[in-house]
Amino acid sequence: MFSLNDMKGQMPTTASTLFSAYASFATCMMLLRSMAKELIPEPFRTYLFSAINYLLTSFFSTKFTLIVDEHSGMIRNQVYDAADVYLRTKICPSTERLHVGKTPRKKAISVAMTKYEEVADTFDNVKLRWRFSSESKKVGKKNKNVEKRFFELTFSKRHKDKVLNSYLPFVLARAEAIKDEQKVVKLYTRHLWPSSSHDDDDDEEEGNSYWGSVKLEHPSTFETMAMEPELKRAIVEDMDRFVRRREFYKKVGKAWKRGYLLYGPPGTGKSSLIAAMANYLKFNLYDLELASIYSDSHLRRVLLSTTNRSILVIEDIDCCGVDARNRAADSKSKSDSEDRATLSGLLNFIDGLWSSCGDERIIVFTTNHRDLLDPALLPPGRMDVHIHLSYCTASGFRILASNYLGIAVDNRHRLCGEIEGLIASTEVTPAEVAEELMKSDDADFALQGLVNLLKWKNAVAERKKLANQEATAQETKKIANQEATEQETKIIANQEATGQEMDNKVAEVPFHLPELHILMHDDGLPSPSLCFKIRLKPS
Ligand SMILES: Nc1ncnc2c1ncn2[C@@H]1O[C@H](COP(=O)(O)OP(=O)(O)OP(=O)(O)O)[C@@H](O)[C@H]1O
Repeated sequence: MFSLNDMKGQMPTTASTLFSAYASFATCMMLLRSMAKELIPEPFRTYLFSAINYLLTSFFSTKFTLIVDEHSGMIRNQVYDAADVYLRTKICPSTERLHVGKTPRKKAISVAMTKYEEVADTFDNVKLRWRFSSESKKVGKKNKNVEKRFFELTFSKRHKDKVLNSYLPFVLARAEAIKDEQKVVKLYTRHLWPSSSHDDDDDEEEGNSYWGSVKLEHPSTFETMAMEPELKRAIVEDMDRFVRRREFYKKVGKAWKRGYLLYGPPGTGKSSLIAAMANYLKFNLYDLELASIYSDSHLRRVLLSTTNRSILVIEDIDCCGVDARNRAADSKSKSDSEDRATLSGLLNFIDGLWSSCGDERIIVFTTNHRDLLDPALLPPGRMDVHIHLSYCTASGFRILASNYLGIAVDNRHRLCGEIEGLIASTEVTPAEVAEELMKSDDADFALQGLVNLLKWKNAVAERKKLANQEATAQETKKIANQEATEQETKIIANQEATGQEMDNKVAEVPFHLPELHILMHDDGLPSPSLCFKIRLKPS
């Protein structure tokens, strides 16, 4: 047992021993250091010291740090995105600096962590510390500065398994739930650097352009869509089946994606239906203009930088700059495919890489002319569902009348019957009907305007039909006349040819033949059958 008195006696001795031990250790280290400096070449020495440093710190440290990069290769890192969403809810009053922002279309002010800012969290009695950081590095031939953003997650070494197996999955799930709660659907489009709109922290970088996002504020829903109720129901059921079939897709070894081809005349609601789908599923929209993509590899990079649970939209596929008809030419002309994105590049991507590296993806193509598309686009597996959006029907009108004028189906306006009758025989798009209904809040006035429009359209269509009929009749007459003229010309040509032939058939009649008779008609003309030349040959 120790007593304080014992210690009192020993203290100076222990302190001096410790001091002399430290002094000799320090001298040794200095000696070793100067020897190393003399004997070991510089690059090797730096490597050696950093290795020793690493061994000492990892041996004595009780902390463990995970680095969560923004990108995993070329794809966005889901853990990073989840942490970004999750940590916004964890920012505490002690935080000293924050990024705040608001764009005109955003309702609320958004906050985000600034560089080197830290956020503390606790999970199942494990204390964790998140730190946001970034470093810039130069890439490409032009040495462009690219900002590499990442989170550092630090915690006690002994909780490594718990953090990896329980905490991070919890963060991922929580972020999904937060996103669903916030119900913000975003519309992403390609922006060129530099862009003033690059203030949204969800923007994603990609080469000389990036996906810039705004909140999708398209009010279209399945309730507001003027479509046949059966068609609506079929689309909603198809999407519901798709999103709940994660396990099914895994089981059958198919990529979890679905393709929709929307086709129909302009103004029939193709874009509105896409917005309704995004609002229903709460999926972000990526609006891709293929004409802005300069090669297949660029297309691949752009598509890889889209996220899961999203809808990729390519509108007017028949006239968007890709060769939608001539697939064979794609492979033949390499220089072509280097200059711009090709249809085959897009299809290969849908079938291959993009399918296998993304989950819950929907791709929507729209076209006004389905017949102009390469048949390769159409088989199931590529475009699973073809949706025809056509002219307004009576049931479509009822939905629009309810949306725009508040006319309930069971409390019909006196003009509704007439309108429905006219609509059945008129090619009028929902867009045209909607525009007419928007002209006034007064139902009488707006519906009368629609009646007038439908009557006018009918009259124009009737006139066009008559003009067409007339044109067809004239064309038929012209063709008949042409045929008759051709026939006549042919007959004359034939007759001439026959005359020529006869010309050549010289009848050599002996001059002395007394039996030669020339048949005469009543009119005194010789019979045409005898109209050949008679050359009299002296016998
Ligand atoms: N089926 C519909 N239901 C409700 N509103 C519609 C419908 N179709 C068109 N509209 C209205 O008309 C406007 C234009 O329609 P939209 O852009 O969706 O048509 P589109 O078929 O995509 O046309 P385009 O081929 O020219 O892109 C919409 O903003 C919407 O107000």
